[in-house]
Amino acid sequence: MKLLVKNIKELLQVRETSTSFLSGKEMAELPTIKNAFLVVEDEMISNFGPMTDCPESIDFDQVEDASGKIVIPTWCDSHTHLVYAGNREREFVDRIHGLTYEEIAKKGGGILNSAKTLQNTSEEDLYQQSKARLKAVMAMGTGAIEIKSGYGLTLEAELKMLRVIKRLKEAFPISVKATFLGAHAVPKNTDKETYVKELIESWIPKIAGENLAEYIDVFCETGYFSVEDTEAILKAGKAYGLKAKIHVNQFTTIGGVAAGVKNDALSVDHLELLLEADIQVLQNSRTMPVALPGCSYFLSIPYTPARKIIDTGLPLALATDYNPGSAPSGNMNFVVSTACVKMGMTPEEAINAATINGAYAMGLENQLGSITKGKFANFMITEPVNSYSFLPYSFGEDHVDSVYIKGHKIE
Ligand SMILES: N=CN[C@@H](CCC(=O)O)C(=O)O
Ligand SMILES: [Zn+2]
Repeated sequence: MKLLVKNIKELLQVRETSTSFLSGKEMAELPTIKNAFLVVEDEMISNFGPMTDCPESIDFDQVEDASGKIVIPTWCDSHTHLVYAGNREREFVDRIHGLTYEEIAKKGGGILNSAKTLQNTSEEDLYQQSKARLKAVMAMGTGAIEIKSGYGLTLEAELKMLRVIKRLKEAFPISVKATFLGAHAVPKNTDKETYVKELIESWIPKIAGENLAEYIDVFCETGYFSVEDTEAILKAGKAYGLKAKIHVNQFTTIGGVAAGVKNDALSVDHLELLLEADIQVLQNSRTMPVALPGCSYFLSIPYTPARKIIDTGLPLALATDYNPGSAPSGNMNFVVSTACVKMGMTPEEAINAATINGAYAMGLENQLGSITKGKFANFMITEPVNSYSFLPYSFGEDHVDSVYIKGHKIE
């Protein structure tokens, strides 16, 4: 199948050669071509350039006219908990009445509440609920997604979640990466040391053995898992080929960033709090800091200090954290906009963070995240807009007209 998209008002994130990720000042540059064309052959980007070099339409099976519209690589959402059962709007109302996220969790709400619901939900029902969410985020421009387990908290329920992620991966054309997050919370009436031992000795070998995850995650946080627990779990995961992507510095700074970097984490995520020492360990590492502004927005907690991160020369990725407790939205357009409005990122930085850097944060930088020959043809065409800055400017709206995954328009 040969597809030509022509008369594109502006083609964004055009990179001749593939870059792994962008750091510091590089993030301010978003290469584009005005009045451009894009060619897709057999699921891949095979050519692009200015309209003056556009090939003849007659040579193509399908031709799209993108006059007045912008073309962007699809969003790469590198941190989600999209597979979950039910919702937690009661806790949302409790927070409005004054309870904190931590207080709700202490009362048995929070992650344990979602785990209870998920344990009592059939695999088929969980799949249907998750499938609807995945379809919805794809329609908003997400073309690659990482999904975590961690609402099971029994081996059986964790396996159920991971099998649902596997089914989504098989049923949908977008790239889906699975992360095992058994260490999301300590289950009720369980001693933490016993639980961590079980994760290490039994669950990790089983999950890796069945090829149900590529990454391993730990909620490294006061009241959840310590740095010592985190390191032990990451080392066990590594022995089974699971690379680390971890939750750190959401509410307290206990040394999770250093633990992640020390254990070659692909990403350290949240970072609503960030110490000078954390910035220092991230320098000269290959670990991607990931900000989750939807969570800061929803829980009214600090935003990840993006300016500090970028201005010290580090890279930054943006993701949704889509989950029922702290970020019940998988809308990457909102995330990009909020990063501009609340974190002082420029549209160029935010788009880079949500495309190429997001792709890196899930090991997809060679396949996705930029308009580069040989990458998958995952892109979205906007509605007619004046400029790409209009996208984050018009917060709460998305101006995605159509989404193409591997060159095919999704319905
Ligand atoms: N912080 C840990 N996990 C999720 C929220 C979990 C929940 O509240 O259900 C997060 O990334 O924010
Ligand atoms: Zn999360």
